Amino acid sequence: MHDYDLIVIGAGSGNMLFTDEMTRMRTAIVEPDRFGGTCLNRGCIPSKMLVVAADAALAVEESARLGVHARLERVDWPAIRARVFGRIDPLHEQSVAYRRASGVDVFTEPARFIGPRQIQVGDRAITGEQIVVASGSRPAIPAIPGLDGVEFHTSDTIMRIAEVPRSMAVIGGGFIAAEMGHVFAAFGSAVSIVQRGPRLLMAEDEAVSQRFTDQAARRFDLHLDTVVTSVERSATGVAVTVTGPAGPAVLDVEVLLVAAGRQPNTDLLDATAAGLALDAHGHLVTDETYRTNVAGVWSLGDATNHFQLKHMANAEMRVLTHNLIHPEALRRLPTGLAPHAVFSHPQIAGVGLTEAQAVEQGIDHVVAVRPYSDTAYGWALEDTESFVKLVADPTTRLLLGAHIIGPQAATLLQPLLQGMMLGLTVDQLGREVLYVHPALTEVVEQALLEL
Ligand SMILES: Cc1cc2nc3c(=O)[nH]c(=O)nc-3n(C[C@H](O)[C@H](O)[C@H](O)COP(=O)(O)OP(=O)(O)OC[C@H]3O[C@@H](n4cnc5c(N)ncnc54)[C@H](O)[C@@H]3O)c2cc1C
Ligand SMILES: NC(=O)c1ccc[n+]([C@@H]2O[C@H](COP(=O)([O-])OP(=O)(O)OC[C@H]3O[C@@H](n4cnc5c(N)ncnc54)[C@H](O)[C@@H]3O)[C@@H](O)[C@H]2O)c1
Repeated sequence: MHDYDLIVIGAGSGNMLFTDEMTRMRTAIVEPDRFGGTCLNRGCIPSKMLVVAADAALAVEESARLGVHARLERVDWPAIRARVFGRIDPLHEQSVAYRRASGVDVFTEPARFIGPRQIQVGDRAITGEQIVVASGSRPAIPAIPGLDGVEFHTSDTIMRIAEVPRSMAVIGGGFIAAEMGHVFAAFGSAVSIVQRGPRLLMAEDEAVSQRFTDQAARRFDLHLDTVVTSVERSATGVAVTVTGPAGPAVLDVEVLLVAAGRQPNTDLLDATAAGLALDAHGHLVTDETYRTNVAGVWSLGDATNHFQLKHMANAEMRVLTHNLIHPEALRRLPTGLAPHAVFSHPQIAGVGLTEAQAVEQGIDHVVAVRPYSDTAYGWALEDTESFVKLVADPTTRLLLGAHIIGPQAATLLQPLLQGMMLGLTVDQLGREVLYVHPALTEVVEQALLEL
């Protein structure tokens, strides 16, 4: 007899697994940190709350092109920070109290496996009929000489910083560099970004990545094809020595932000003690129903997938909730499509194949690119740089990929994503659907009609 019917390790997306159907089950959740996990406490939510404030600050500067002349008077960082975390921080205690009240045992020390369905939590060894590993991921820290001797930030800490620094260097050119670079530049920091590749956001369609990089070069001190060779303390804060096409250089900044990807927390779990299979990056290997190779052990979210996106973790959580209670009728996620959005300035959103991937994979395809400036709302915005790019199969007329850079990109992606997930052709999406005039969605309609 196991101690519990269900043990969940990690109270990020894992905390949402419990349903009314489980009230008769003996359940426990293990979370040594704050309930809500990365997304709520140090990820999606605080970062987007900051991005909205940054967008507002930038809009003041950018409104001159519309004939509105305004000046940014002051950015009240303590007030912005208090607004964000004043809303988020109380939720931890409330969530713990709610779980306990609903009959779930809450353990507040880290879990580690000591057997296939057995974990050690503090001085207790407990067993579960079923165990879900939802232990997420943490910032990966690259091996850079001197890094352990200086004070540096990751996304875990940068959003709670005491004041907006005069200068900041970011190592990495991905999601976090794009979003946090935007936030701190909008609030007045001089931001340098050091990216080892030739463009920022290299995983995007090349045209999107290039356009973003061109725009970023006007806001940031951009170091492309550049590596950080060492860091050391300086009178300013941190001296970051880099080597790039122009030779070596030193960026002397107040604050260093390391944003070089994330690694799953499975190494802290002693997953091998349970016999759990890990892939080369340390993600737990599961099948499409989120079963691991060990009977009764499941996994979801950043611990197991490479998407590292909250809506994917949420979707997996919904499937897994069903599978835990209905082992006789296991569900899978309905599609392999994983949309994403980067909430920078400009915004980016994408799903499916890039043009380069279609070429590499030898997939017959057609491409349409439509600038925002071809639409009435694009005129209103005085936009000259944003666009929608679609990749489609010329035979089936189905969309293979959609890539957008510009205002409201994440929202504009949604009708395309819906079409892809529901198996609609570009003709159905473009010709059989009405688009409100003169909304920005007309750029989506026009791109579809071009295919
Ligand atoms: C700055 C930032 C911004 C982001 N913005 C977005 C966004 O806009 N949109 C989006 O889709 N995604 C975004 N993400 C990604 C998103 O936050 C993650 O994909 C998501 O939080 C993953 O959820 P999870 O439940 O798998 O893991 P987590 O939310 O990380 O939860 C895992 C939990 O497990 C706990 N844990 C770890 N080890 C143990 C252990 N040994 N025992 C018990 N518990 C343990 C952790 O303390 C944590 O609370 C962002 C991430 C970051 C860092
Ligand atoms: N809007 C969103 O959905 C959102 C926002 C922020 C973060 N996230 C999630 O969090 C993850 C982490 O974000 P991120 O920006 O840290 O990672 P990322 O994977 O987006 O980008 C990592 C960057 O670090 C660089 N890099 C990797 N190793 C390096 C090294 N050793 N030295 C120098 N540079 C190195 C890479 O070239 C890349 O530019 C993202 O992959 C994403 O899944 C999502």
